[in-house]
Amino acid sequence: MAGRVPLSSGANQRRVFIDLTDDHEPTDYSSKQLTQGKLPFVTTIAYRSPTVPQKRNSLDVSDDLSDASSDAPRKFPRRRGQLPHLSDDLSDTSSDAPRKFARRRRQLPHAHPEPSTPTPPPNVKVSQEVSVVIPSPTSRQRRDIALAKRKTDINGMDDEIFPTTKEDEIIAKATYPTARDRIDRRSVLLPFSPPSDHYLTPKLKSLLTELKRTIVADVKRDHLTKLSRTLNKKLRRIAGPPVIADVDCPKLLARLADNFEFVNSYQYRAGVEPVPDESEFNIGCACNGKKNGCDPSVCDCLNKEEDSEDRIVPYQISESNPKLIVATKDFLRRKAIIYECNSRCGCRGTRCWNHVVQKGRTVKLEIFDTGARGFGLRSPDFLHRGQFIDLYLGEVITKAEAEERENLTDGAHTESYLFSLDWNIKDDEDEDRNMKVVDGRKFGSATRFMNHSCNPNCKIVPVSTTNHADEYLYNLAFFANQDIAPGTELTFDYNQGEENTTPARVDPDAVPCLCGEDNCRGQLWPNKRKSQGSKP
Ligand SMILES: C[S@@+](CC[C@H](N)C(=O)[O-])C[C@H]1O[C@@H](n2cnc3c(N)ncnc32)[C@H](O)[C@@H]1O
Repeated sequence: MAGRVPLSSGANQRRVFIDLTDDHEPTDYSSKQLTQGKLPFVTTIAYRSPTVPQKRNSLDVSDDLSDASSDAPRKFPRRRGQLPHLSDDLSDTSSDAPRKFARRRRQLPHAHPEPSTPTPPPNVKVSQEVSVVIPSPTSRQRRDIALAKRKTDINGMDDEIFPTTKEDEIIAKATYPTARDRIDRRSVLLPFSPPSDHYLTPKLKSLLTELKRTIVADVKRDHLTKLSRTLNKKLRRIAGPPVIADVDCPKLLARLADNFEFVNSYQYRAGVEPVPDESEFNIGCACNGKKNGCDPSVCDCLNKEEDSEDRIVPYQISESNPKLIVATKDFLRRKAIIYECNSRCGCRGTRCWNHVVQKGRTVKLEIFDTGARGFGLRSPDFLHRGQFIDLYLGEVITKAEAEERENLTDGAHTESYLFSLDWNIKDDEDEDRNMKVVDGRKFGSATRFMNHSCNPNCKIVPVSTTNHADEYLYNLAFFANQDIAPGTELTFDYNQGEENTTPARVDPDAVPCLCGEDNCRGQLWPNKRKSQGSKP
């Protein structure tokens, strides 16, 4: 900063012009004197317009000022918007001087208004007029000035607009605070509490209670409706006559609707590869296919008696319903497998009486809640003795896999849905290598809900239907062991085919049997074994 002084104009009155724009050489007023206010008197301060050329030599200024007191033409005509030295205006002693000054200020919107008209100290005799020109602030200085002004304003008038100094810091830095730790909004509990009883009239209280009851009932009903809808959708996927679930309890409904799928055929899992139906190993009988199908006395599909060439005939026309082919009374007492005729047989076609199981289920079924024994199965239809009911289906897995799955539920008395295909198993080695197991836990048919009884009304029979090629892979078919009235629970013996199933003493670790029959053995399986065999 430099000051430029003086230009005297007469004995009683001196005019001083101070230029702080760095454009001139310093003179006898030092910047210190200026900043310390040691000048005799300062009348005006104005910012220089940015349009003023950065460099002007001292001669120009003095000329300009000296011109002000005379009418001599200006050497340098002013540019548009250029700041005139205010001394020009002040030196103008004519009567319209204030008007001219006002005009100048309007032309200079950036001029700082306050310092331009300081009041002279009262005791100082005006002997000098001083003009000060200082450089226009840079944009950075302008921002600093604005900030400084704001800070003072925080306690004053602009408090509403700039309420905190933090805000100013943000503006100055042009940054925002870094994000705080993320909050999982789902875990934030809403600060909601029901209105206190204290404020409620008895009438309002009872209204609220009623409303709550209605809402709870509605929610429950909605939930039930959804569960039933899901379950019914699953049930509708079952082929054949309807299978329904007569279950109201939401908990039980959820158990039925979740984690279980109804299937219409075996689901083969790793390590189990069925022989294709088209395989050359899949053979049939050489019957001629007379009007009613195979001749039972010669059909090669039928098993022979152990001690003769006589065929074991599994089916006959029902005595109580001539339209129905049923398993014979004699066959149901036997331990035997059924080989039904298939597409490779000479009889060629379903007119043959030896097509029963492969035609599928013909009876309606109903899953219901038995209470202590969990779900059970019944039919709303009358079932004739020997009538085929349904297949036991599920995932077909290896013995090793079955053992792993069984171990997972070991210790807990959870339900077991494992069924061994052990009809043709010769010894332990054969069992380890070839035996398959059907697991109906996650995928299955309605028969996976059939409970055990020590006095059962159904029997499970191994049946080879359309494919005789794989002796280790066959169907598990349930037949009515007697005439069964509609709505009677369908049961079978989980230890069917086992010797000495009546224990001398009930194993305390075994799953207790709750069949309630007079001949109840007290336990479902001998200890540790949780799967059914399929030997009739
Ligand atoms: C194949 S499931 C039968 C359906 C089963 N009740 C359910 O709710 O899914 C076999 C399981 O039913 C139960 N169960 C079957 N018969 C039973 C009986 N007579 N006494 C006690 N529990 C029985 C046992 O828990 C057994 O592991």
